[in-house]
Amino acid sequence: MARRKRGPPTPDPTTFANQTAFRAMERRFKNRYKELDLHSVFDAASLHDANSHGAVRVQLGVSLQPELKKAFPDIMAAAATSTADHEPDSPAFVFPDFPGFIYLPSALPLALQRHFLRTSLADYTRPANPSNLHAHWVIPPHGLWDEAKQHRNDPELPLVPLCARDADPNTDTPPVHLTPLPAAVLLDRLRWCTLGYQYDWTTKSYLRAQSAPIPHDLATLARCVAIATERLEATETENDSTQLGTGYPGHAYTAQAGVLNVYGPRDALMGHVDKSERDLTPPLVSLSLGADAIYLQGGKDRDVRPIPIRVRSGDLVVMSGEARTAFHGLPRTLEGTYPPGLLESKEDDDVDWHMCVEFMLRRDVRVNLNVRQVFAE
Ligand SMILES: O=C(O)CCC(=O)C(=O)O
Ligand SMILES: [Fe+2]
Repeated sequence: MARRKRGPPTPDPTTFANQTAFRAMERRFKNRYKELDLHSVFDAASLHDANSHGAVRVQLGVSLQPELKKAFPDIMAAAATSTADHEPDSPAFVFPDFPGFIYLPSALPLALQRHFLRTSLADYTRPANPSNLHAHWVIPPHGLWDEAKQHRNDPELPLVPLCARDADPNTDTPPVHLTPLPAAVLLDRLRWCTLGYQYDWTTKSYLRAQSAPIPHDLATLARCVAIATERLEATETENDSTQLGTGYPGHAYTAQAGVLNVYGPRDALMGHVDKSERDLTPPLVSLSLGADAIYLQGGKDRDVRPIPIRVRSGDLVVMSGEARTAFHGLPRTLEGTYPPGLLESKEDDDVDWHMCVEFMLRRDVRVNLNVRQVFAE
């Protein structure tokens, strides 16, 4: 888990003489006063010498697409008939200087991306899963999404004003009615939700006793990815000195905790390490949806110069081995970059999907789902 920081960068008048390589790159991509230079950014859709960062193209030990077809037969059947979709198994990449880090661009077809977008927003945001909004707002028991849906279906319904919580939860003072807001407006301020085992910020550990079950579809996806990345084969170079693949038995992978992150155009997640999970042998699996972003994969400390990667909707990142405790962050979301066809679907009577499209069009967001196994089984 990582502390989340949002908002636009503030110009800093100092020289930054002693800044670390990670911080320097973060600052470079956060800077909105200079034109964004994507030249050195690893971009699977446009690879050239200047941006390759020593990437090695690899083949998955077990093909991902058949695993996804077994796990999500109906959705994948729809994907196969969609003209806007990708062909099976795009290449995956590893980076010899960053062992254990695996990048799978274009891994999920649009139909599965749509499924996870819809499910994330409509289901994972339900009240049992804490969010950044729960700390400050009184959320109705049925959740903000359903509250907004009821109102969307019947605009004549009186708005239930949502109220800011009292600043001090230890007093008996009722919530202060400072800024009553309709649910749809508050939903636009959603920044993260935590799933499964909850994290205690004070002790920096997971609470075994406090867990909502991790959503089944998300756990299934993570297991498919764990199975596909357990072993990898280099397709271009002989690379037998480095262990390729996570080395973790994919069939044993049990998703136990996760985070749904929602980034608006000006949101960033600063460099951090996720190492609170009790067992760090299972890989961490992370899915990008919606807008593109610059993802920085760093090393064991901030002095290691990170690789900037343009992550797109449907891409997967896997962190295992040394990369499981490596610095990473997202200094920049790229506006206006939804893939063509993402928000198009024939599900005319699916209100949740329509709300999802409206949400995505209103905010221009990137959604990230990441999954961890916390304890050894
Ligand atoms: O948004 C992402 O791609 C990664 C998010 C992340 O690193 C985290 O939630 O710990
Ligand atoms: Fe993280």
